[in-house]
Amino acid sequence: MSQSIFKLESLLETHEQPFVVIGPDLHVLAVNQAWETAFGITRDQHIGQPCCDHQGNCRHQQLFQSLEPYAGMFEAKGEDNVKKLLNVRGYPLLDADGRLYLGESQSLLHKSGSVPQQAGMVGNSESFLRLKNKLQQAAQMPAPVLLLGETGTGKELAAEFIHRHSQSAQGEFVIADCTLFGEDLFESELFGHEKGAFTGAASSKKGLFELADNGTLFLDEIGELPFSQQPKLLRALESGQFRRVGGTTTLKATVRVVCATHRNLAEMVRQGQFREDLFYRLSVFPIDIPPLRERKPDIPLLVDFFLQQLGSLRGNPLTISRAGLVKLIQHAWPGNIRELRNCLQLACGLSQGNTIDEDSIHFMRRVGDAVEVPKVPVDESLAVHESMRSLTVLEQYEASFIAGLLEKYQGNRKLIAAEMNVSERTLYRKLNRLNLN
Ligand SMILES: Nc1ncnc2c1ncn2[C@@H]1O[C@H](COP(=O)(O)OP(=O)(O)OP(=O)(O)O)[C@@H](O)[C@H]1O
Repeated sequence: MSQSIFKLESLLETHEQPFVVIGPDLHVLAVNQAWETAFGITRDQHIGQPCCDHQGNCRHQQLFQSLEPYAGMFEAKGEDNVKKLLNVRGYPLLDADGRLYLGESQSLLHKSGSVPQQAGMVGNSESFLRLKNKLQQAAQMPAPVLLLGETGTGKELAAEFIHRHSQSAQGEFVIADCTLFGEDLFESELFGHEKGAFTGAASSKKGLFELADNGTLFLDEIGELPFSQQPKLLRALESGQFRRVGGTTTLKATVRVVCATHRNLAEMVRQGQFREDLFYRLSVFPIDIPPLRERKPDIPLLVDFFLQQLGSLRGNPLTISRAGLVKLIQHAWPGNIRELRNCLQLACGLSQGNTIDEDSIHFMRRVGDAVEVPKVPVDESLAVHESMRSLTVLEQYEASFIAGLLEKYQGNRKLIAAEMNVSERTLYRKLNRLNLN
């Protein structure tokens, strides 16, 4: 295994989603701690194993041939040998010597109601307590909830909180990431499909709507849902009825809906980018999640919480110096709680002893803060650009990959979208999300 993979492994630990790195021989080279937790398998057991059950005739092999990133939903087995449904995104990774690897982010699509909540919501500021109160009220009502807030403020955690305090708590909490639904994928992923409905539909499959029956469907990044697909969602929400693609039977599901977005949906409605009827349907109970800079009294508690988690991973308790804590409180946290957690993770890696001092604390700059569009050649994708650090690791890879294409094609979106095998519209959304516009 090359040195670069070791460097990559420590980078992976800053990634909150399960992440796996696969080599060109289609065997697993590295996984992060989030992956071990999600699947209940240790890295020692998994490294060196085949990439998946279909090794050699699979998405991984295809990526090594085409070098094209992919996204979609796939199954994988956990330690209990039970199949789990995953949202995956795969990317080509090149190390400094030009060796090719595959990085795949894998988020579990649903969490069973019987599984205890992994992490509670921490905070005691006035605005946090007001938020918690609103979430509790929302949980008691069947009305759809719209969570509005900047990236990293805890919208997903808030959605899970609503689910666990609602009458649907014993049902599934199903996450539908709308950034993954292109025009083609939406219907079959949300409503399922019958065997033979389209090329590649080898067997029938339940959609996310059906999986969430008697539970909660969390529609994350609802602002990214393609306009053409919005009436289909509206219809299903209004009637609770839907049909699988290629199916003739009308099915019914009782689904509690929570949506989230960092976009200004009302403004999108005004600009004709989001349907007004769907907007009103989804935003019956809108809740603003305040950014971390507006709830600074929560910082010491959050720091304690994350240090406890990091300390138990390292096997010894961690503390922070007073000057270190002051430095954290004074920062503006554009990436919110996610940025705070990543910052502490890096500080913990840089600290010699068990106390984090101010010198080990480094703040990340976002792409949006940089004056220039980052021009990172693809072959330097492991050397993360300074201005990209508060994106997730996965987003950094994606941003550096697309930045390489922007340079190659001098910003011509048609050519870039063609090379990435995505629509120009999808490319546009990605450029916005990664602040590459
Ligand atoms: N109140 C909180 N207490 C503890 N951890 C939190 C809290 N809020 C958020 N986090 C943690 O911060 C990280 C980001 O949270 P989350 O993914 O819910 O944010 P988000 O608003 O959905 O982000 P995005 O819009 O980018 O998807 C997660 O690791 C989450 O566990």
